[in-house]
Amino acid sequence: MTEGDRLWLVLICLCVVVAALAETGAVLLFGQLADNALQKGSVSAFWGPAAQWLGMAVFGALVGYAGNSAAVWVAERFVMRLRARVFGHVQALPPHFFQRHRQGDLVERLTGDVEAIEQMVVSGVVQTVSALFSTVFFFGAALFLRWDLALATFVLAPLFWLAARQFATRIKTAARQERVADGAITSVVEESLGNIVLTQAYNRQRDEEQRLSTEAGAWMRASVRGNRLSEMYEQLVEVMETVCVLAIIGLGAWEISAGRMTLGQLLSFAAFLGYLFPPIRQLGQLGLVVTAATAGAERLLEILAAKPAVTDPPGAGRPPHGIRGVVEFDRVSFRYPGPDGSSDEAVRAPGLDRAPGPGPSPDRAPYALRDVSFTARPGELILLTGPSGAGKSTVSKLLPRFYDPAAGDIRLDGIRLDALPLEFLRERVTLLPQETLVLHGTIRENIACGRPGGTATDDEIRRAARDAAAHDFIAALPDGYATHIAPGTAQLSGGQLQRIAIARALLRDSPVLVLDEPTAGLDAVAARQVIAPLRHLMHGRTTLLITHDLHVAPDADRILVLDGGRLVESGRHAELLARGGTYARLYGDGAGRRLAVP
Ligand SMILES: Nc1ncnc2c1ncn2[C@@H]1O[C@H](COP(=O)(O)OP(=O)(O)OP(=O)(O)O)[C@@H](O)[C@H]1O
Repeated sequence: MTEGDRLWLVLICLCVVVAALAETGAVLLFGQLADNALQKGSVSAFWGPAAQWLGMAVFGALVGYAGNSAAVWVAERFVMRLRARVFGHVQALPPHFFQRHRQGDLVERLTGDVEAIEQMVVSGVVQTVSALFSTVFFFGAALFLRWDLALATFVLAPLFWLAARQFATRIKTAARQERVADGAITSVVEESLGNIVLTQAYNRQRDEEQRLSTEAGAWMRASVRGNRLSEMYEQLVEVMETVCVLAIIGLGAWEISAGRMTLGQLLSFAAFLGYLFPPIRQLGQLGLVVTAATAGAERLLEILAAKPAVTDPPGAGRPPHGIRGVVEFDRVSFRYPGPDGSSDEAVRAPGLDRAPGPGPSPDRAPYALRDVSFTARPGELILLTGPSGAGKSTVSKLLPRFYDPAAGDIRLDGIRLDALPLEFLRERVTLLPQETLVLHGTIRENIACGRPGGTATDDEIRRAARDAAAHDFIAALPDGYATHIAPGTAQLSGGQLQRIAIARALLRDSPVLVLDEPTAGLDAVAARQVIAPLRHLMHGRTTLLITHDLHVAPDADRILVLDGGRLVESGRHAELLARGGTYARLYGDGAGRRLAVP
């Protein structure tokens, strides 16, 4: 909370206090009016207190309006910042976090759960302060009028608190279940829409409906339970209020008959009670709103508790100029964080676990890389291949520092990656990931985002698209570079999207390039269309090409073969073929020969 926020809160409290005081004054005037004008039947005695009452009411209304408006503004701003903070945190979380959390549930946490908190903050802050002061003032005024009657009434007050307490835990459980079910429903809908082709092709419509209906059933049960509990609480409070009012009227009637109280006093007193109940009820209900919001807050806190796998080095000095792009893997071992999200400390804090010891450990994920060492120099094309699950993509995740190795070092121009500012490193290492990443926007924007800060000119964008062999098909589109594309867009083929991604990478102009299966899922012709511009992209850079498609292998300066996380072979194409090992087997298995058809 900033200094400015605190000032605003003080101002809001001041407004709320003044508004509550004005209301208290108005009720006291009501008693005077009843005794002087109503009981005596005097119209002339009416105008004075009536004008004062009206003045007080208008003043209270204006101050109350100002206070409430300011409070809503402060509260909404708080919620906006909260959402931005959680969203910002999510952006820095490692890839496995997103694989282990259903996307729909994360969406729900950032929307529905934030909304629950919003309700609490917006109504909570103003209402609590207002209810608190109103209770104090009204009770003070009631004490002033008749302290004995006021105390008699307040003996019953703890009953309200007791009732709220009784209900809070159960309502919280129901609220949490509802929030979880909300997340599950969003997930099912999102997954189902994303897989619509699979659903229709395999006639899975009914299974999908069943999945939704199961989650919707859980949501309905939780929602009905929550609402039933709230309603029960409301009704109970109403009955308790009636008991209080009846008790006061009974006591009042007795006091008036004994001549110890005027009718005006009794009316004022009853009015105070009428005014007193809503804030007391609000205070009780606030507990319930807070309870519901806590369920949302806990879910947000779960996200905030997830730690980024890597952080910027503390006090990193000025990054060096002119990175050439020498990449060194020095006895690198790595394993992904365990299934419960519990991370190898070494994964978070690089350099702690210097002893490799990559032996199997029953409660941790197996090592995805073990003792891998190699060096790649500028101008070199290094091809990384191996059977599925060998650890190839893992290498591509370590270079831009999505994770740090558990043991060993990765260096860029001799500097450990964890000693370089993250943003600086990622500007120097361009990753073309396995899945083609498309942003919601025009083709121009999709290419332009390759350049940090989006500073690319139209000419540069076109040149990059030309070099990526994408210009011709883009120009042929009715809207050309202004064509809107989005994730899952059907307008462009896989190969065309891949070439847009290559244009984006070209624009980045970084010394190190990591290409993860750039031709996956493409036929030989489309693959060639992608590879040709890639050669252009590779020129003069350090290029790590991860692929099963071995038809570029003869051009590679070196081929690294991974198997079971270990580097089992390294050398040129002809050398490795002659050796007759894993590489020769992979090449002979057909991938290389099939795709090498000229
Ligand atoms: N997020 C993850 N969490 C846990 N284990 C993972 C994760 N990603 C990959 N792995 C495991 O790490 C090992 C290496 O995976 P990697 O994706 O690097 O293999 P790959 O050689 O690229 O395979 P492919 O050729 O099939 O893409 C595999 O055993 C895989 O199951």
